[in-house]
Amino acid sequence: MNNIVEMKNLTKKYMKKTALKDVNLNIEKGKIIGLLGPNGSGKTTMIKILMGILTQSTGEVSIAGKKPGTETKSMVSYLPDRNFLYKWMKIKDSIDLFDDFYNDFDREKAKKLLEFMELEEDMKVTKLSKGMQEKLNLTLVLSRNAKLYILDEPIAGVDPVAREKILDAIINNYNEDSSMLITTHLVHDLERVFEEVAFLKNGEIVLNGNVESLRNERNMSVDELYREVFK
Ligand SMILES: Nc1ncnc2c1ncn2[C@@H]1O[C@H](COP(=O)(O)OP(=O)(O)OP(=O)(O)O)[C@@H](O)[C@H]1O
Repeated sequence: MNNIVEMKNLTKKYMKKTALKDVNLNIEKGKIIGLLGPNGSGKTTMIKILMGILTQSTGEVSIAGKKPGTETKSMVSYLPDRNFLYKWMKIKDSIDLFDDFYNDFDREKAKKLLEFMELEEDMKVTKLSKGMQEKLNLTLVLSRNAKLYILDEPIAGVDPVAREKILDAIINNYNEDSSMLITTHLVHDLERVFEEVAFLKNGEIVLNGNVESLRNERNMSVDELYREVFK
């Protein structure tokens, strides 16, 4: 199967509010897609449906051919937009936690990523700066051999140097047998990572396509395109 994620006429309503409306979106194996949209456009709702935390109102969604649920949870590696580690932990404890919890966790990969990120196993999680925390979170998430990686605002609040390091880690450690969905408001910074983008506006996909073709067709960067669509 070529698509890891398939969404067909996906709609989600919270009471009267329609958060996702008739979304048709596929993510092919080996692709990194940027899910872009302003506050309240429906990004978190889509992620929660993919994670099996929320159920859609109508339409269909599958991950590697399966409906989101117990089976797909083990295939999805998720980076939340806030820190999720316990205060008492050292970096090595967080590695142990992930290793215990996920069968697909690759300790060797985690070790290499820590080195790349210039993080040491004995550092306490609470003593890490925001950028270092983000690097650790990303190390944990990328060290799993998942089918789908979901990164929610991976570089928010991180300085430009750390940002570049994080982006390099994403590109270099990306597994071609999987797909990756990244949400961000920092379109300009993440542009080089995306192969595809989907623009979400008021719950609807208003633009979706290959970044290279979009750039050539419209003669502008994704960032410029984003500003034009959402101005
Ligand atoms: N539990 C809920 N009950 C009612 N409305 C909700 C609920 N969760 C989200 N919404 C609404 O659904 C819409 C989409 O919200 P969502 O959180 O998916 O947007 P988002 O794109 O992730 O925003 P942000 O960038 O601010 O995180 C918004 O209008 C929001 O107010």
